Amino acid sequence: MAFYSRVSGSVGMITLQNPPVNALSAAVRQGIVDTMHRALSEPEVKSVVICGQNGKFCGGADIREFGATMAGPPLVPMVHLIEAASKPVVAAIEGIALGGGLELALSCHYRIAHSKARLGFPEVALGLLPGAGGTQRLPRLVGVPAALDLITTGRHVTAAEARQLGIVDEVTELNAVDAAVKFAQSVAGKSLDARRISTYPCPRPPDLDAIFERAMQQVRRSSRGAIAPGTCVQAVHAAVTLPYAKGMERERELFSVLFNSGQARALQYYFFAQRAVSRWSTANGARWDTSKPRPVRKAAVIGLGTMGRGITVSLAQAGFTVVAVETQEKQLSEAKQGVSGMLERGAKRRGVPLAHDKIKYSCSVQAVADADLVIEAVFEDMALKKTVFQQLSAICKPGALLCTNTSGLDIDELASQTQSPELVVGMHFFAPAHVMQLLEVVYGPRSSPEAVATAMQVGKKMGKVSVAVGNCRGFVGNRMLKQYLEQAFFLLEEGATPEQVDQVLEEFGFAMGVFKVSDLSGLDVGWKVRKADGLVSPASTGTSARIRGGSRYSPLGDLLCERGRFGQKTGKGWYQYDKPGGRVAKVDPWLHGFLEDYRAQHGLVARRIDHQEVLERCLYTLINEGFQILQDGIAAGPEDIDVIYVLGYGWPRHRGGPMFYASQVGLDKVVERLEHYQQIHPDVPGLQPSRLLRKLAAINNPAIHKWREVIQKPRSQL
Ligand SMILES: C[C@H](O)[C@H](C)C(=O)SCCNC(=O)CCNC(=O)[C@H](O)C(C)(C)COP(=O)([O-])OP(=O)([O-])OC[C@H]1O[C@@H](n2cnc3c(N)ncnc32)[C@H](O)[C@@H]1OP(=O)([O-])[O-]
Repeated sequence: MAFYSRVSGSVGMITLQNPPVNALSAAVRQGIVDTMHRALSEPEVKSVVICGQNGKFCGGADIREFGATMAGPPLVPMVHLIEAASKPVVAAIEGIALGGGLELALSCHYRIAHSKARLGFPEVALGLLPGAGGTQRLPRLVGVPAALDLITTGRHVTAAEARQLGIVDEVTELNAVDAAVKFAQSVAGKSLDARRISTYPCPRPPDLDAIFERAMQQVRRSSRGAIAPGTCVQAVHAAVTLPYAKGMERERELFSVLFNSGQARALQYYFFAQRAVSRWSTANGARWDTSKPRPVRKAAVIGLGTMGRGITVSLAQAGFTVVAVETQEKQLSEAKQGVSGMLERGAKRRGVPLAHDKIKYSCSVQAVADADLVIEAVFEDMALKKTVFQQLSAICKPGALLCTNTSGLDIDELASQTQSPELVVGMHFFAPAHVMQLLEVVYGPRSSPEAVATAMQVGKKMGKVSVAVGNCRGFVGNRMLKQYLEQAFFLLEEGATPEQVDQVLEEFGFAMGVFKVSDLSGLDVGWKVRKADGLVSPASTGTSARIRGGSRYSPLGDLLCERGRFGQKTGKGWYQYDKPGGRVAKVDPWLHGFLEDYRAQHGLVARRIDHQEVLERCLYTLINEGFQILQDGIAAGPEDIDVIYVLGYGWPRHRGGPMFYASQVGLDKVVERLEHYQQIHPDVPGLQPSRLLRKLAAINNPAIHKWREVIQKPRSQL
């Protein structure tokens, strides 16, 4: 709702009240309309101030209402009521003015912002566009290029930049509401003709067509199939080419196209999914709201390779005191240089103070004795990690958390090397660790709720989106990836090429296809894991070469590694690069020849494989493993898996995530297609639909937010 009061005798104060971000729910909109009419009707009131409760102006339309039938007064007439007002209306912007919140402010005649406020049009991140006049008013106020930038990127601007752009009239370090009241008194009775933005002519810079052409090219390059950015460009174009009223009609048309699109539903699902994962729970009943984290001031990192350095930087930037340990002198000095460089670049990019003084380097593990939390990031070898955990258990102070950055080894096996297995959890960062937002917090059967809560909180403080997952081979992300990779290899055996498979996945929305990603991360990484799992064998011909444990296996990746083709780092992998470390993938005729020889050797006949088969086999097996993970209780809900895949594996956000995508495709369709391929490939267990998937498909594809009810049923009933 919106609360009305009178201040300083002549100023009507309208306060939005809808915690936590004063979103424009039906009740708030009704409140604004009612209180505006009251302020305009009271003769003593000479001017009006609109502000938000709790130091936040407004977070925009209430996204929770998007799924429901529209109630209450619509937004557009509400902003028109304010702009047309006969008394000056001043927006007092504290905290945030985003989306519909900024549109509300732009309908006011003046805007006063606190210096710490952030303003912006993030609708594009929800698959939408500013639908209450933002695409028509902003270009009139700040010009076309700036409006295109803010609306197509959705980025938040500081109050200082908003002042510079002309969005706000004043920025104050003091209380913005008090400043707005004083300002409102100072403009009472003044003409408002020049303050109604919708009446402004829209600037037409000479190179207008070039500006829009560039903007459209830019969004096509960066949107990877998302439709909202391009539609935003069209809406701003209407502001330049049409009179305001016609432009508003065009904005409304384009808005409803987006609002009813699957992409908007996927992005809004993802908005809430990324917030839901912070309300974590574990398979043995520990929960976010009943588990108290331990205080962590001093952290330590053991092993300063690529991951260790990134983790050290991220901890220091988050304000932790860090002890960084590398037992080899030479590697230690190289690591120091690497970390300093990353800190300097980070400080410059984010305009924050350098955190050099936060880090102490040492060659001795002893140096971590008084750390509250230690993250082991040594070479991905179980024997080596066990030794480190034995050392840490002997050295560290009682109660210190011992964490490992392993990307898939058994957490509980490492915990058994210590005296306090309840204090052992996995903190699986993603490369580069100081950039990637995702953190898998992996709990073992003996990890205590406090240990999980502490790791989750440290992750949040590092600016990570932390997802709590159970201990199993590959955890969630890599376990599902195994199925995806396996199908990609099988498709090559059956006639596809790496570039064909990658093109299908990139058209789906992945930044890079599976084979380009494999070349980037290095084929030898997977090879080492397959060796550790006993999958790599010398036999190169005959059936045994392509069977492991009774199931189909493709040695293609192993054979490339045996030839030293590790990808970008060796200049050759699934593609060729101009030199070792090259980044631009080029189709490699050698690999086509190698695949033909391989098929001939194994009596395989290449066949034409279409787009649909590539997509279904790669994505549906990954999704199926996701259901198996939910069934096993390794992830608590579909949101956990979707956030992991969007933030850690490049799943296109406008597709919501693998589990949301499955709910859009239809679970019965996913089951039917998996069974179709399983009939053709009975020796591929990953094509066997999981019980949970079958169960949900059988009960008419319940909406994704209903899956947890089914998942939480006792396993025997699944
Ligand atoms: C016509 C018009 O043009 C169109 C159509 C629109 O206007 S479309 C809407 C455009 N507006 C947006 O895109 C802004 C979206 N929100 C944010 O970017 C951030 O929330 C934030 C404002 C920068 C605060 O970040 P935070 O980190 O401090 O807290 P939080 O954890 O994120 O959020 C705290 C709690 O508030 C909830 N919440 C935040 N914004 C919300 C919103 N607009 N509607 C409903 N709930 C919202 C959120 O789910 C969480 O709930 P819970 O999990 O606690 O139950």
